[in-house]
Amino acid sequence: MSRKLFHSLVGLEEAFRIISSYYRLEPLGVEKVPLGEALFRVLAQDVYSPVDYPPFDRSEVDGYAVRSLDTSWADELSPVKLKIKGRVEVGEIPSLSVEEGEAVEVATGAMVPKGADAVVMEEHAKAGDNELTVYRSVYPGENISTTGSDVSIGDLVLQKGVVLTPERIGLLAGLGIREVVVYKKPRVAVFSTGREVVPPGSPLLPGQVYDVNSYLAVSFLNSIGASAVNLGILPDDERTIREEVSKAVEGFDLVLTSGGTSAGVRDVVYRVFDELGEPGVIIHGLRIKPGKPTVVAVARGKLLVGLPGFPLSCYIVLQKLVKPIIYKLAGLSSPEQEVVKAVLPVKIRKRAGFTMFVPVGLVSSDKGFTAYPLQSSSGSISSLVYSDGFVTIGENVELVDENELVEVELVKSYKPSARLVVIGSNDPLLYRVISELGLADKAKIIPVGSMGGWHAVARGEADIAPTHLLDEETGLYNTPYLEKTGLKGKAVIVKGYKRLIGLVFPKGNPKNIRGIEDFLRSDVRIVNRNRGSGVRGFLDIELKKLSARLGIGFEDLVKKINGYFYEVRTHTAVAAAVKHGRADVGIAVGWAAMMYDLDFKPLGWEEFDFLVSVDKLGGGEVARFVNALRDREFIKRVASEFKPYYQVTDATGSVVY
Ligand SMILES: Nc1nc2c(c(=O)[nH]1)N[C@H]1C(S)=C(S)[C@@H](COP(=O)(O)OP(=O)(O)OC[C@H]3O[C@@H](n4cnc5c(N)ncnc54)[C@H](O)[C@@H]3O)O[C@H]1N2
Ligand code: MOO
Repeated sequence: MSRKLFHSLVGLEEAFRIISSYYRLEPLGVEKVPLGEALFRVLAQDVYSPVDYPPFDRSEVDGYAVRSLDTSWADELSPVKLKIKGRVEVGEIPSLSVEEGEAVEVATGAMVPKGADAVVMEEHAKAGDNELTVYRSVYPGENISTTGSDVSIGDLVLQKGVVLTPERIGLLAGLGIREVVVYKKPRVAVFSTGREVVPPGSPLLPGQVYDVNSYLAVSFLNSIGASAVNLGILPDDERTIREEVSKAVEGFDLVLTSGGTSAGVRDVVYRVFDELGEPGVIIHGLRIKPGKPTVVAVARGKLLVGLPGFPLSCYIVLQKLVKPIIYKLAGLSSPEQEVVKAVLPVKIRKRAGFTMFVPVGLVSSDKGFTAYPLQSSSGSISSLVYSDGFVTIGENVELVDENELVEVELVKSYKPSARLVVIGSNDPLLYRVISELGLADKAKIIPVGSMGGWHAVARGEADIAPTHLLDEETGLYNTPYLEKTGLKGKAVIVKGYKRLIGLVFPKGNPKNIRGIEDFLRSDVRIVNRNRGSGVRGFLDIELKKLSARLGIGFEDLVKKINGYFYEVRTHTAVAAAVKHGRADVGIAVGWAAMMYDLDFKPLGWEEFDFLVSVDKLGGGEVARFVNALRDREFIKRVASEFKPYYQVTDATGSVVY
């Protein structure tokens, strides 16, 4: 088996040039569809109105059709009297005409009888026996929509290339159009590859992951106008892959696979694509990150794209490469990504030579937008949801500095008016409270860790920052940092609740770990948390006590701990590391142990609080949130779901200045 290396990576623009030199990026044909099935299809022909709209002179009100001249000078004091000649119902052709001194009663939507040029509203007249008293004059044309005044026969009403939205479909229906000619949807076959990839719903064995990409790709493609079908996971066997891909090439316009694109010897996508027909692989590798190991091939007149296996990489390639292709094939003009300018709160470094896309969460303040980079790797799936868009860092840029202005390409519609902006640590009870307050879809949550939340409050960008920072000097949670960060007076700590933290180890405690002192054992490997996290602070305090007791320096002590430098970023990552045997023990909150079905030995309570800037405390959703914490009945009820790992205290909801 030959090993394929990335020879020449190409930039995105170059990629489109190469693709269009082998494959016509044009609509794939047209078809006629009934109007009722035309939603979000792309119109392939200009539409000229076949009729006038309204189709006849139509009364806009309930009232009396008159000759406007007859009502001249009529007012409350000198009303005009007219003879009521009869009535016209909606849908009826009037047999009457209005002559001088006459009126005909009409309903809203009824045809206006000949002779009349205005309609007096019912409220401005009084009907007696065959006689109408008119208290207000009407001008010619008043309360009548004349034939074709909205749309005239022959008007160009919709141009080809537009998407048939509900509004456009309404217009077409009004013009009596029953069928429309639209571009054919690009038919896309989607496969995942990888022997470790299993479909959601099946049991997950060690080393396996659930298939994200085929679901992500199919739903993404269908949301942008393709007709994509999930053909499942291909086995890791070259012959089967060849057969399945070959079949798909016959039945679809485009074939997408994910995974198996990088340089590993077992990666066969490249070979299969290359041997399927001429010209075979035309691109192997993009100068973008994430998304580098993308393969593009043309065979038997069809286009094939091998997406990277990492979900975020896969998503970026869908956005940046596949979407513009689908647009062209679907008859749409190039996608216009909405862009906002935003300030970057932290610096980003990278190597030159490739374009980097950084997923960000956006918050708005009176100074404009700030784009918080989500700490995510190419394998992240949470960043798919938490990101509003991404910042593009150009090929030759190596540093974007703190507070620099960048452009954020929005990947979903951004709601600038989030009712509650939560930046900082994350916590399931907090999320339950937010949803109980009816803010599940109205709060903006950007999980960047406790310290990140403090920065966001200092910058005026977070309404509340969930935090659980332990101060080593005082042994207190959160409050000492008001002084340390210079936020005292500008922000307060609203006390939250306590979370039980403890040792997390496999069921039955096979290594018989009884406490932190066992971390020193040579047969024990631990998983640690990142610096700045509450649990890391907790462990270091305990280790300092231990080092004093044992008479060993702290630095020397931690060197003896197998795994001390193995850091993960979340409680659940600690539990996962233990669950999957990468560590024998770690420290995490109890519910993480529960979620992973691990044993748990409590060590203490950590305090999970909320940093709030003083000027936000008094009103809006922040006040509602704080009041909810103070509402004992409410908070106890919500917290009871998380028993015994959470504790609401007398201090919950109180403010520390
Ligand atoms: N020696 C090198 N190794 C890697 C390179 C490289 O240039 N040289 N590139 C890295 C980059 S960048 C990426 S991105 C990945 C992409 O690799 P593949 O496209 O071959 O993908 P896999 O190896 O099959 O999977 C990567 C990763 O993603 C998981 N995965 C795969 N499919 C799915 C799916 N459908 N749903 C969820 N997760 C999926 C898979 O289990 C792996 O963890 O290669 C680097 N390596
Ligand atoms: O370029 Mo790969 O796509 O990040 O992780």
